[in-house]
Formats: sequence, structure tokens, C-alpha cells
Amino acid sequence: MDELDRSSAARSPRGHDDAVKVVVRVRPLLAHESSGSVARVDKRLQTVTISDVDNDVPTINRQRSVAVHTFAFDDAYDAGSTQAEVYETTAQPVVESCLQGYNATMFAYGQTGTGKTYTMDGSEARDPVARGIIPRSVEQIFRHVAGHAQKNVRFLARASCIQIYQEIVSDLLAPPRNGIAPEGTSAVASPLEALAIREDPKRGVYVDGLSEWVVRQPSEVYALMDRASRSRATGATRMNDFSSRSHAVFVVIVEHSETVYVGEDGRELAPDDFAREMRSAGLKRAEALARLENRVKQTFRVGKLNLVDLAGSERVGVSGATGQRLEESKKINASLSALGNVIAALATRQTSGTTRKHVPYRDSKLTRLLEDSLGGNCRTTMLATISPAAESIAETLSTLKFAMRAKRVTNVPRLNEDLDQASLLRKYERELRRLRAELEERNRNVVDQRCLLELEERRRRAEEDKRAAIRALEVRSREFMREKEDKTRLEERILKLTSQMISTDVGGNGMVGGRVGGIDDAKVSPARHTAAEYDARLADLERERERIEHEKAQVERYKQLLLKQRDIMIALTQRLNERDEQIMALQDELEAYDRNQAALENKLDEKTTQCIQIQRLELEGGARAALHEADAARHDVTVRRADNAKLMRPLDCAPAAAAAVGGAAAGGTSADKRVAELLTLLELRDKERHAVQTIFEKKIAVLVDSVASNLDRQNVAPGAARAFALKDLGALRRLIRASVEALKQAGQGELGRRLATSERNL
Ligand SMILES: Nc1ncnc2c1ncn2[C@@H]1O[C@H](COP(=O)(O)OP(=O)(O)OP(=O)(O)O)[C@@H](O)[C@H]1O
Repeated sequence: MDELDRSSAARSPRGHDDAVKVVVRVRPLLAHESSGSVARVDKRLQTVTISDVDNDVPTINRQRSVAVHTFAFDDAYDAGSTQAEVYETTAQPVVESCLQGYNATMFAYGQTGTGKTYTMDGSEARDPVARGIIPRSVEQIFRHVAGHAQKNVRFLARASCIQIYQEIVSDLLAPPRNGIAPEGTSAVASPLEALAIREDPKRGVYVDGLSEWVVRQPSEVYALMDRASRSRATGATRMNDFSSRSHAVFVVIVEHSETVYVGEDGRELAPDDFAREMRSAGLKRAEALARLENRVKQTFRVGKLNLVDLAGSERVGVSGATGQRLEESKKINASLSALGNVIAALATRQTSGTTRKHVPYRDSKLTRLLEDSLGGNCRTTMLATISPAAESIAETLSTLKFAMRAKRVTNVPRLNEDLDQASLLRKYERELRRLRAELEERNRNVVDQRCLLELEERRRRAEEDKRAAIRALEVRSREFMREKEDKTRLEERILKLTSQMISTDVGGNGMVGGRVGGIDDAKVSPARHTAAEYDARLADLERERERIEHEKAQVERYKQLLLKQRDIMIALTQRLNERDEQIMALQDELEAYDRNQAALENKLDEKTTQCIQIQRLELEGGARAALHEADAARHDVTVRRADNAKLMRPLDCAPAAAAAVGGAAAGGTSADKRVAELLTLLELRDKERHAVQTIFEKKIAVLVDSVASNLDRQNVAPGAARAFALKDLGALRRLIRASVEALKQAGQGELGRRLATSERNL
């Protein structure tokens, strides 16, 4: 056994927190590796033994002709070890360190194709068996958070992912250019931008401009992992179909805050007990926190977990890389070499006990980024992956030697208690507190404002009431003053009158005592004058009152008169209406008479003509026939007259006509008889006309005059009814006059004409 190997078999004591822990995992032989296994793992002793004895190791890969190399590590996993086993014994303590508030790093180092990505990521993040360290770490973190769900404990987890590809640092989760990327897988990665690594006394080493994603559940982290792996540079090589061509660092930062409440006796209080105490003291949370500051202690811890999947080293001669792959290989090897140098320097520093030795962190981006993890403020675990294949024996030995060196590196892990108050959670807490205080302030302001408004309203109402009261008081006081003045005047008057009476008494019977007895005549005289004035005024007032009374009675009388007149008017209008109706009936009667008379006259003319013809016939010898016709005519006239008599009932002239006819009939049959007969008829008609004329003039005209005089006598008030009545009466009068005139003319003309005609005929 090689000396070097023997010495290295003495592993660092377990549980030594400051030293970098190193574990080795041997992956199974792959299908294309047919040369057999050269690695043997003793899990109990945590050793890995590499031996090319009895193995068909190609000469080119042989270190020496025959050799056995045994290495002891903090843990050693053989090809049969499961993902869960590796996680639980190696990664879980790293994550716990992070949850405790330390920086913790776990990085996978090894030759290309030895299982670094398989161990870190796993074949599928959601696969319960094959999922690797990163998804399991995330689950552990969220399990821890869930297990500490207390009112006084808060967690905040955020994730980011860095890639170093050909010495360019970039953000594998950079948000797309068009804005904030959703936290899902759908985000389209933008072309990766080169980021700078910076150092800050407070923050340590950090990537400037790196995006950080707050995560609340494992699925969100898986989504980020998917996104990162899609953006990560990979490529097929002869050694690995999916070779990572870059180093990738998945970072999870867990911030943890805890509020501790202390009772008055100095003992720790449960949050509920403290809240109860606050309530019983009538304090709100913000007030209580401000007032009981010394009894509320808040601690902040920030743990940072770096999960590093390094690109695999490769011997260009073996991998046969050319072109871009060759360039990538050179860069990968260079950075791994720089990592080796850093570790070597740190190991030497540790061995020699000096801290002055230069550690070339700045030689590569990788070492710069892992500065804290190697020799700094970090708990670091290195997982070396090796292939058991005989053809990889040289690389395997190299990896194991590298791992051995790393074991000698010690770190100085410190609890990140956020002394600089830079944690996001603290900022959030501060912001929350500020917002809560602001909210409470605003609520208070709103309440205050409302109170103010109410008070202002009440004040305004009170002012109004006051003003109204003052106004009322002023009115009252004015009234009071007036009353007072009246009273004073009255008193003065009474006094004057009284003094007047006294003085009268003094002047009269002298019965009043000496108090007023001294009033002289000069003072009494104006008093008398005033009394006289007063009496005169009273008399005036009495007269005035009487006049008003009289006028009032007058008005009442007028009123009664008017009412009476109104009644008369109504009665008169009624009577007028009745008269109107009578007049109308008379008019109708007159018209009928006129019509009948005209018809009678026509008939009479006809018959007269016939009579004359008969006389002529008789004269020519047909006296008998003519006489017979005359008898018939006479009979007809008699009938007509009877009709007429019926119409002229008030003018009863039938007996006269009958007498006339009878007279004529009683006469002889001579021409004289006939003329006499005709004359009798004419006279009879004249009489009738005269009778009608008399009726008009003596009866109807008188009646009309009587109606008119009634209208005047009854003092009918001028108005529409009276006007109509007078108008009708005027019309009636005119009608009567016209009728009388017509009757007169008709009588004169008719008589003359008839007589002339009869004489001519005769
Ligand atoms: N423990 C294991 N069990 C089963 N298969 C494994 C194991 N380790 C690695 N493999 C397989 O080996 C192959 C290479 O693994 P992986 O890609 O993880 O290597 P790597 O070290 O990441 O390579 P590179 O450095 O080129 O990226 C993969 O097909 C992987 O599935």
C-alpha cells in the first residue's frame, strides 16, 4: 500500500464542524464500461479502495504496475447506495446547518460522467426515488418551515441559480426582458447576461444583479430548477451524452425570525400568553411592541445553502474533444485546477498552521464564488464522484487525491444572526411593522377625524342655538323695555292724574292731608289741561267708534239689500223666461192665423170671381144654375169661416158671419142680393181684421208694456237677462206695430178694391 495513501486513511474526526467534510460516491458501471470495477467501498470504514490488481486496466491508465490505494472519507457510498441514503447521511446535515443560520455549501466534484448531476439533481425532481440532493434539500427546508409554524416564528425562502460557463458568470433564472418572470416554468429565458462577482464587507462575496425568487413551496423550486436546467449549458461528449459544460450553483437562502416575549418576571412567555397580557392591558399589538420593547426580543437568522454541481474534469486525450467542446474542456479544467490550487493552499495553510499563505481565489470565477465555502464563513461538504471503471482509474485516483486535500481545509462558520440587519425578512418585518403602524395611525386618524367632525357639528349646532337664544333674549329684552317704558308712562300718568285729583280735592273740600296740600296752581293747571286733552281724545275715539259701528251697520244693510236684489233678479229672470215662452206661443199663434187668413182670402177671391161669373151667366139666362153655384160657394165660405172661427177662438166673430150669411140667404136671388151678400162678407172680414187689430193694440201691446214696466218697477239690475228681455220686448212691440199697420192697409185696400171690382162686374 502506498505511504501517502496510508497516511490519508486517517480521516478527520466526525462532527468537526470547521473542517470541510468530504464524501465519496462510486457510481455503478455503465453499459459501455466493460473493463470491470477498480473501486471498492467499505461503508463501515468509510473507505474507498482503488486497485488495478486483477483488473484489465489499460496500461495508459495505470499509475503503477500493481497498486492498491485506500482512502478514508467522512462517508463513502458504493454503487448500490441510494439517493435517499446519500441525502440523509451527507446532505441533510448541510441543510440543517443552513436552517440554523449558517452558510452551508455542498459541491459535487468529479470526472465527467461520474454522477455529479445525478447526485445533485437526480433524474427527475419529482421522482421519489431518483430525485437528488437539491429537491430533497428543498423539501427538508419546507418541512422544517411547516414544523415551526408558530405565531412568533417567520420564515422566508428565496432561490437563485448561477452558472459559470467559460468563465462567464450568469443568472440561470434571469427574468425575461419584457418584465417580471412568472415563477413557473413557462418563463422564456433571456440570453444570459454576464454578471460581475463583487465583495462586500457585510454581504461577503456576491453576484451583482442576480435574481432571487421567493419560494413558498417545493413545486415552485422545482419549476425554477426546470428553468435553470433548460438554460444551463450542456452537450454530448464521448464521456457523457448529457455532459454539463458549466458549473452551476443553486442557492437557497432561508431567513428565519423569531420573536421572544418575556414576562415581567423575566421568564419567556408563549405568544398567546403575551397577547392575553396585552389585551388585558388594553393595548394593541403595535402599541404593546412599542411600549414593551424591553420585553419583546426578535432574532433574525439567515442561512445560505449553496448546492454546487461542478462541470466534470476530463482528459482531452481520452475525451477526444475538439472545437467548442475542447474550448469548454480547457476552461473547465482550468477552473477546476484553480479550485485545486485554492484547496491546496488552504490545506497547506492548515497543515503549516499559518494563515499568511496566499489563497488564489481570484484565479477563477469558480474559486472566487466559492471563497466563503472554502476557508471562509461556511460549513462545506464536498461530494467526490468517481467511476468504478478500470479505464477511468487515473481520473478516479486524481479525484480521490483532490478530495483528500480538501479534507484538510478548515472553515470558520459563523451564525448569521443578521447583526447588520440586512436580511430581507427583517426588512419585510420592518416594512410590515411600519405599514401596520401606518394603518393604525390612519385608522386612528379616521376615527379622530370622525370625532372632530362630530365635535365640529356639535359646536356649530351649539353656536346656532346660542345665537338663536341671544336673538330671542334680545327680542324679549326689547319687549320688556317697551313694557317697562309703557309702565313708567302709565305710572307717570296715574301719578299726574292722582295728583290732579288730589289737587282738585284740595281745592274742593280740603279732605286730603298735607302731603299734596302743597301743590300750587301753576302745577295743577297743566294737569287739568292734559285731562281735558285726554277727555277730548276719548270723545274723538268714541265718535270714531260710533262712526265705524254705523258704517258697519250700513255695510250690513247693503249686504242684505244686495242679497234681496239677487233673489229678485232670480225671480224676475224666471218670470221673464215664462213671458218669453208666452210671447213665443203668441207669435206662433199669430203666424198660424196669418197663414189661415191668407188662404181664406185667396179662396174668397176665387169664390168672388165665381160669383161674378154666375151673375153674368144668370144675366145671360142661366140664373138658376148660377144661384145654385152661389149657394154652394156660400156653404163653402161658411165652412171656412167655421174653421177660421176655430182658429180665432178668442175673437169670436162666428155669430156675426152667420147672421150675415143668413141675411144674404134670406134675401131674394137678384143681383142686388148678391152684391149685398158680398158686401156683408167683406164687412165681416173687415170686422174680423178690426178685431185682430184691437187684440194687438189693446191686449198684446198692453201686455208688453206691462212686462216692460214690471222690469223697470222691480229694479232689475242691468245685466244680460235684462238686456235680452228688453230686446225681446222691443222686437215684440215692433212686430205688433207692423202687424197692426199691415191689417190697416189690408182693410183699406181690400175694401176699395173689392167694391170697385164688384161694381165693374155688375
Ligand atoms: N449512482 C448512480 N446510479 C445510477 N446511474 C448513475 C449514477 N451516477 C451516475 N449515473 C449515470 O451516469 C451518467 C452520467 O452521470 P452524470 O451526468 O450525472 O455525470 P456528471 O458527473 O454530471 O457528468 P458531467 O460532468 O459530464 O456533467 C448518467 O447517465 C447517469 O444516469
